[in-house]
Amino acid sequence: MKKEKLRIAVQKSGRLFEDSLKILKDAGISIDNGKEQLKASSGNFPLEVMYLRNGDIPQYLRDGVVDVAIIGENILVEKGQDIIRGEKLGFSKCRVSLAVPKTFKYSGIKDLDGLKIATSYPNTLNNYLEENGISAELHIINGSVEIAPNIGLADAICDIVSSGSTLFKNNLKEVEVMLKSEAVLAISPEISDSRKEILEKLQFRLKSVLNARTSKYILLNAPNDKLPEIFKLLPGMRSPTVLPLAEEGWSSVHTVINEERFWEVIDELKQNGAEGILVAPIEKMVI
Ligand SMILES: Nc1ncnc2c1ncn2[C@@H]1O[C@H](COP(=O)(O)OP(=O)(O)OP(=O)(O)O)[C@@H](O)[C@H]1O
Ligand SMILES: O=P(O)(O)OC[C@H]1O[C@H](OP(=O)(O)OP(=O)(O)O)[C@H](O)[C@@H]1O
Ligand SMILES: [Mg+2]
Repeated sequence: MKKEKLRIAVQKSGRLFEDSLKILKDAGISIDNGKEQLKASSGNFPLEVMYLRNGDIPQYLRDGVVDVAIIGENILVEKGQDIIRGEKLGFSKCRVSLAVPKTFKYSGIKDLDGLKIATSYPNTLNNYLEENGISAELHIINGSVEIAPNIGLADAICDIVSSGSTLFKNNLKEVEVMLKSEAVLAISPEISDSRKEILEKLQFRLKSVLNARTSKYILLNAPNDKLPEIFKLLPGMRSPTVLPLAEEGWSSVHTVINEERFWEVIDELKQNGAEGILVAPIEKMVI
């Protein structure tokens, strides 16, 4: 009998492509062929990769042609409300926002009532406008949305914003954040039970990678009488490991900490006598 494989859709080219393959690679899954082939298999995990357009992926998931996908959350909100949302994957972070020309005296969403708005996200925008009791005329375009106000096509736009530099270059300002998005694992409602088992293995691996990416292994030296204060600042996986140093009255403390938390407590650690602080990356973290 042919061994069953989980079919995963990955964006063929574009902003999600590299990070999607990287997270699979970090999860120990090697993919044999280049993307020229549109379909590739893993040699060490029961996975078949299909390279598709991001915007087409919700339909493939809905039809059960693929079991799972790595896709921008914004696309699921726009055209995949029936698709199951899995783990957030921590990359391709952006927002879907409303923007108006810099010269527009914007005081609130009511100012958009009756105006023309250009967008590639008509469903998301319509829902947002409806929730806010606004009616506007939508111009649906697939790309270069930010140019619309400058060529007289629209009064405002609704599109993806990340650094804001595209808005800036087009003399626009962001006035409302409609949703925040990042790459997510999306799961077909049609997935079979046997493929679900493979999916669970994939999710376990992805979680280990994601935990490791946001955590750091830290080592520091501290005088023994300061250890209780230092432990309070360091919520480790269970509790810190403490080893005596050759120098009497001093210990080496090892623990795992969320990177953001580390930067928050670094000054306090030093004030409490911590010295020789080392921060090391973690490759995988199973919890
Ligand atoms: N400037 C950005 N910064 C961060 N993430 C972004 C940015 N632009 C888009 N994204 C995210 O990456 C996803 C893919 O964007 P990209 O522009 O590569 O493809 P696309 O043109 O929307 O789709 P398709 O694959 O159908 O051509 C978007 O759905 C969004 O989630
Ligand atoms: O705030 P910024 O960092 O400038 O990013 C926002 C821009 O990035 C995306 O376009 P992309 O470059 O993906 O081009 P596309 O429209 O061809 O997909 C998006 O549609 C915005 O235009
Ligand atoms: Mg784009």
